[in-house]
Amino acid sequence: MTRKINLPPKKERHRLFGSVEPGVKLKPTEKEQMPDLQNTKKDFLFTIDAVGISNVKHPIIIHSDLLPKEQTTIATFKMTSKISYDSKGTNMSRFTEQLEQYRQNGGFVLTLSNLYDFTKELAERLKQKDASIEVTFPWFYERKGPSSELVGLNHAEASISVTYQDGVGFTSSASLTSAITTLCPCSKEISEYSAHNQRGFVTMNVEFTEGYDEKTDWKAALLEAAESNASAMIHPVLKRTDEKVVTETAYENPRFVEDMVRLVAADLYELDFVQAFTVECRNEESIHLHDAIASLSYRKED
Ligand SMILES: Nc1nc2c(ncn2[C@@H]2O[C@H](COP(=O)(O)OP(=O)(O)OP(=O)(O)O)[C@@H](O)[C@H]2O)c(=O)[nH]1
Repeated sequence: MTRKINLPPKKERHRLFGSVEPGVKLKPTEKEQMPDLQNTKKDFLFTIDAVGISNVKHPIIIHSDLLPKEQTTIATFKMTSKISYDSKGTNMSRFTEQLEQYRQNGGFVLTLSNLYDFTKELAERLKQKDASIEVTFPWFYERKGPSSELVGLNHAEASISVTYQDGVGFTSSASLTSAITTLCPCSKEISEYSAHNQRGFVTMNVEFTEGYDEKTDWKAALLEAAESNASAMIHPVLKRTDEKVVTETAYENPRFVEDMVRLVAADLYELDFVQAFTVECRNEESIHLHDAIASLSYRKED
């Protein structure tokens, strides 16, 4: 039998569990009368390269060359600036204060030009000479089965970073991690039948050329670089007719991790808006407990 409970009012319940009445409060409650430790000026020995906030979850609006052309997704923000040796601390509330202003002003639309505005404005708001922002988010795109053409949503992990420096200007870079299928060339070569294959992850970091105007969607271009060089692409919906195509395509296009980073590098080399890049491939090996990895970097001549 369940026990009948004589429930006291909520305030009494809180007291029962340890809440006490407020104590005597002597410190100021007016902002103007509160000490402002952060803005203390003294010799604090070292200049700090980056101080700010990270792991801020916030909705953003993104545009894409692939369907859906516009989407709202949840991003993770990191926002920082330098502070000089003679400043005690930054004004942390101003980072999220600015983010909220962008949200209220039609939403945070993730374009390079918006990020340029945001970082410059942030530096001014913080009364610092620089500011940096890094926005990481899952980007969704439609993917059709190769035979049935049935559509589903895939996603890749995307990230974009901008730094503003007073008197210098902006630097910007982006990265994308795309999942792919790789089929082992060695396994195919030596085995009477079949070949082991696995899910691989290609991560591309690119530095944009000066003047890149986002007419080319960097996300779609990087995704194409990873997927078009893989043994096969990853699909959300596959019927039997599709599965046959994907399996045979993988067998016809065997790839080591080394092959992947070199082939993707060749595509990034051909992209006009990319000044420098790194490519990494990590295969979650299906015949091992460990992963196979490879990476390379390249900077184009100006
Ligand atoms: N600088 C600094 N602030 C911190 C840190 N951790 C938390 N904070 C918080 O940052 C908040 C204060 O933000 P500020 O922007 O300096 O607040 P404020 O001085 O009232 O705001 P302004 O009027 O814009 O100058 C407080 O809630 C602090 O507790 C830290 O490690 N460093």
